[in-house]
Amino acid sequence: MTYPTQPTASHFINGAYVEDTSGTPIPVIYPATGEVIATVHAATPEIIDQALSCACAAQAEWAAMSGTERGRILRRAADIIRERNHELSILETYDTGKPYQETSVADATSGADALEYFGGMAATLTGEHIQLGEDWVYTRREPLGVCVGIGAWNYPTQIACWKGAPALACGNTMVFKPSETTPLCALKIAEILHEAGLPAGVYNVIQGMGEVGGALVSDPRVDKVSLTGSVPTGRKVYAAAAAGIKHVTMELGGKSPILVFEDADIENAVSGAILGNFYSSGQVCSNGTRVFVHADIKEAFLKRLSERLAGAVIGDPMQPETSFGPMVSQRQMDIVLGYIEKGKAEGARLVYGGARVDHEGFFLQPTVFADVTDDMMIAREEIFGPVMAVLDFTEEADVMARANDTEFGLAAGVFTRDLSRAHRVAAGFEAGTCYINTYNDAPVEAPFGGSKASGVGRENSKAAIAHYSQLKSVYVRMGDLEAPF
Ligand SMILES: NC(=O)c1ccc[n+]([C@@H]2O[C@H](COP(=O)([O-])OP(=O)(O)OC[C@H]3O[C@@H](n4cnc5c(N)ncnc54)[C@H](O)[C@@H]3O)[C@@H](O)[C@H]2O)c1
Ligand SMILES: O=CCc1c[nH]cn1
Repeated sequence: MTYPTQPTASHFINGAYVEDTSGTPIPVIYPATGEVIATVHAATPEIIDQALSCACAAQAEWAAMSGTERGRILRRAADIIRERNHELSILETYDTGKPYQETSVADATSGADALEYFGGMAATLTGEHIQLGEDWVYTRREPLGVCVGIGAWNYPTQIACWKGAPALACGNTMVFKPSETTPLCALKIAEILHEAGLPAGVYNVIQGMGEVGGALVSDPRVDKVSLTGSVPTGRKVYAAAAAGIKHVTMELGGKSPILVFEDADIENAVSGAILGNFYSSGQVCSNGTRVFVHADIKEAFLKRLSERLAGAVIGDPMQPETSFGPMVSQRQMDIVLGYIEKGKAEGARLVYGGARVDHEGFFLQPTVFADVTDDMMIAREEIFGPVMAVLDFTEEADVMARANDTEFGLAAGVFTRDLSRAHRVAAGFEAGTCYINTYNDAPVEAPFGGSKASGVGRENSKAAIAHYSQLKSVYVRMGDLEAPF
């Protein structure tokens, strides 16, 4: 079968596709079949230099445009993305294996939301006036300069837009490096931005593995680095950025808790646990993979969860009825299978799934372990796959301490009908993104990001502006200036 997925070229630089086949070939594999559907080439040092030079050259003129003009271009790109949602969603499905049922509502649309939101905000970015007697200070909100975005493979379109939209709204330029596992979608975003009127060089995409990311992060022309990736990569990128005193946003991994109290609506709690463990086949950073269920309702919860999981439609991601797709790669599938074996060996009770699906491609069953204890590896490490660990509890104070006993702090959720308890628990969570009687919503209007090892900074919302701009204070004296001598 021939797939309509081979991009015009590997990179998009200075408003045009650019190829350099001397870079290492990167095969793009469709996770549902294991077939190679495209090949791109990693950026060579010359390509990296070209992308950064163009981003540098374009920045001053882009920043000099009014916010209204910049915003209009971003909003036009959002409109084009929405018009092309179908084809962009198909491409996202080819890139990641996620079912079209998901990609058609959660990926290009989420990217369009970001471009629309920050496009609308661009004209509102102002400083302030601070009166000091008859003297005064005013502040200017200025761009940082050249930003580097580095993406993970689970949300290639969304990540390209969540980083690009606020960066560009603030007057920065960007060089974006998608994950080598899902290199296709970001190229389309660059193409659409330019079709919408973006000046050449403002948003560039180059391909490559960690070395290309590393070269971008340590380049002195770069002012800001925004990474979405794992904690180990985050440590390296943060350290390299620190050496150059660069601004950072770190959107990293998690092992988030969901607490289900005895008074919870079980149907809603099961929905939350499904959304927080099996959406995108479990490959969502904020997933609530430690589900603490009150001992009084644990068996009822597990029974209903198993019944609901039996309704998952696993198979061809392009079919509209498919609700559960493959893992992104053979490698990720093998990592997750390793954790499933570890869970069995550690003595957790396998309640559902636990094996590969008999299908071509990288399919795993949605998997649930019960009777998991805090010390088990499946309760401590980020698996990044469809493996839910159910743990028991009886006391609120005890479960809060256990929920927070992790290096991660990305997200956390609570299901209860007692609203005082819900807000007390949310306040006590050591996590950046918390949910009450829901899970994994990520609207552009709300700040998204982690605390502790899960990250630095916030994406989306007004909060992102602070991470893509800097304030300059200008002191103004109205009268004569006295000096001691
Ligand atoms: N917090 C969030 O918003 C968020 C969102 C999605 C995914 N994630 C996390 O991402 C991880 C899964 O994605 P992944 O496997 O692609 O992550 P990863 O850390 O392996 O790679 C992320 C990106 O970093 C690049 N990279 C690797 N080494 C680098 C280096 N030394 N310097 C610069 N760049 C380098 C990779 O090429 C890739 O583009 C999970 O931990 C998940 O939780 C977090
Ligand atoms: O993968 C992390 C980002 C995210 C969370 N929900 C939707 N996208």
